[in-house]
Amino acid sequence: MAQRYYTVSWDQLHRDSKALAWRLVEKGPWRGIVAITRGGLIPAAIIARELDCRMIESVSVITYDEEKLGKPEVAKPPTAAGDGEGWLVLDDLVDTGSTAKVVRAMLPKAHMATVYAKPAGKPLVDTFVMEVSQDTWILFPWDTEQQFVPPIARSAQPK
Ligand SMILES: O=P(O)(O)OC[C@H]1O[C@H](OP(=O)(O)OP(=O)(O)O)[C@H](O)[C@@H]1O
Ligand code: HPA
Ligand SMILES: [Mg+2]
Repeated sequence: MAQRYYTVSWDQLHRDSKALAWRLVEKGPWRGIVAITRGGLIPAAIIARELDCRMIESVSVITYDEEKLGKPEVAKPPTAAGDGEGWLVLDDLVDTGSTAKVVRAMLPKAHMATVYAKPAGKPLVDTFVMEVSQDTWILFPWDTEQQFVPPIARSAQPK
């Protein structure tokens, strides 16, 4: 289990994805976007809108079962992006870098970008917006829901 959690709301994800789009627009033009599903699909939709890009390809890599890291499995390779030249690869985050490594091997000339990055995976991406510590688990809005929490006074440890 992670040491701490960092909750990202839909609003924040939209804002951070737009911040990534501002960085990427300067580095284009792009032939198209390759979204790493599933987590990369939502930032990819937001960024595709901002970059006015309608050529969207996907690659599916399964690396985690909830918070448990496994061996990356390519469930669907990209078919339209060649060696990646001129293509932008997008994911929600890079953590250990295992997913990014597998995708880089398939699309060696692509530009890889994520919204969030942890220190171990940071060297594997070309552009990102926000760094969080390695022991932080990012809680994305599609993985969470709002719920009641008891008042602090009831859950605090007695002195
Ligand atoms: O840098 P890494 O340690 O490889 O971790 C990052 C990857 O893990 C998550 O995907 P996940 O395997 O959970 O699949 P999903 O996107 O379909 O939920 C996340 O969306 C990234 O793709
Ligand atoms: O911090 C994370 N949050 C959500 N999914 C993830 N997959 C790898 N690391 C993370
Ligand atoms: Mg993913």
